[in-house]
Amino acid sequence: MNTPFELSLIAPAKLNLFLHINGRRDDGYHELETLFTFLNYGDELHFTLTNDKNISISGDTHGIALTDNLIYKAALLLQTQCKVNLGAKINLTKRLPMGGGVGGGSSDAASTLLALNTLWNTALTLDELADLGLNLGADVPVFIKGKSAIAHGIGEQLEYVKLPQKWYCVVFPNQHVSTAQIFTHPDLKRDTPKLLGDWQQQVLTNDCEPLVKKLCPEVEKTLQWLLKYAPSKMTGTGSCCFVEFASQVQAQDVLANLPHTWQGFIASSVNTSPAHTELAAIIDK
Ligand SMILES: C[C@@](CO)(OP(=O)(O)O)[C@H](O)COP(=O)(O)OP(=O)(O)OC[C@H]1O[C@@H](n2ccc(N)nc2=O)[C@H](O)[C@@H]1O
Ligand SMILES: Nc1ncnc2c1ncn2[C@@H]1O[C@H](COP(=O)(O)OP(=O)(O)O)[C@@H](O)[C@H]1O
Repeated sequence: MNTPFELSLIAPAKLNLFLHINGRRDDGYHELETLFTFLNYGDELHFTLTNDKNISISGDTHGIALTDNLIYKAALLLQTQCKVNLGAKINLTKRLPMGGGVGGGSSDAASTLLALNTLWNTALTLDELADLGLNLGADVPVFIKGKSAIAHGIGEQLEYVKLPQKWYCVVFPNQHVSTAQIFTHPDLKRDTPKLLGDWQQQVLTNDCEPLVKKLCPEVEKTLQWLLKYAPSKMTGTGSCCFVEFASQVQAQDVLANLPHTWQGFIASSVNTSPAHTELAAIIDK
């Protein structure tokens, strides 16, 4: 492969198909068991190489200051770690709701590390990139590794699983939920025992859901509304809720009836992150 001068990469959404909290560590982080699937829907990032060390972001930055943006933090981390003398112009098309539990910020950070590792020719392995990404967020490693998985630890120890392809209708009830607020709340359930035996034979829930429903009535309403179509669940620490179907038309039908106060999208799940599929196609050229 000739090192490209520019490239585009999706930053896909994730869903937590279940999320158990097993305990709290001394540093405040929580021990989790959670099943991650990737969706073929997400933000779009375009990277152009520059010969100075400047890192800039244009597009849908939604008022996030440059130095707070996880895209910038990821780029700076790789640049510093690998002593890179190049820079990048990065354009963001934001499709994923922020604070929605679909991992947009973490996915943007992961796709930035994956793309710049190629453009800057830093040649870190996925393990090295995942270790680096963990400094930016507990969810970043799963996006770097790019395979559906049950995550253990704080979300960084990954047990890969193959999941059947499904269609999802994901609804954002127009309320942002802060992950930190949920994880510091005294009422959060933190004592679910670790999974024993075959997880596919068990009833699996999201331990954050009861608390978020209490704090955020719109999430409760969304889950209730979705129940008309299929069993509804919340992803991560919310606020997005989803229903699962075997076919696209069923998911499309829910979206078509969505109340105007909420936003939604449909997408199919994939066992390999679409960022990895896109990157492999670029590298193979
Ligand atoms: C809960 C999950 C489930 O996938 O997703 P989201 O709902 O945020 O998308 C993630 O673990 C979120 O990962 P991420 O958003 O990268 O978390 P971080 O930036 O590292 O941490 C945000 C906040 O959550 C807390 N946190 C995060 C992960 C974890 N296992 N235990 C925690 O207590 C941290 O202490 C911090 O206050
Ligand atoms: N590129 C980015 N995209 C989204 N959020 C970002 C980004 N950079 C920083 N953030 C911050 O991270 C917070 C959590 O974002 P996000 O990952 O979308 O939520 P969640 O973890 O609930 O899926 C946002 O509220 C925002 O302040």
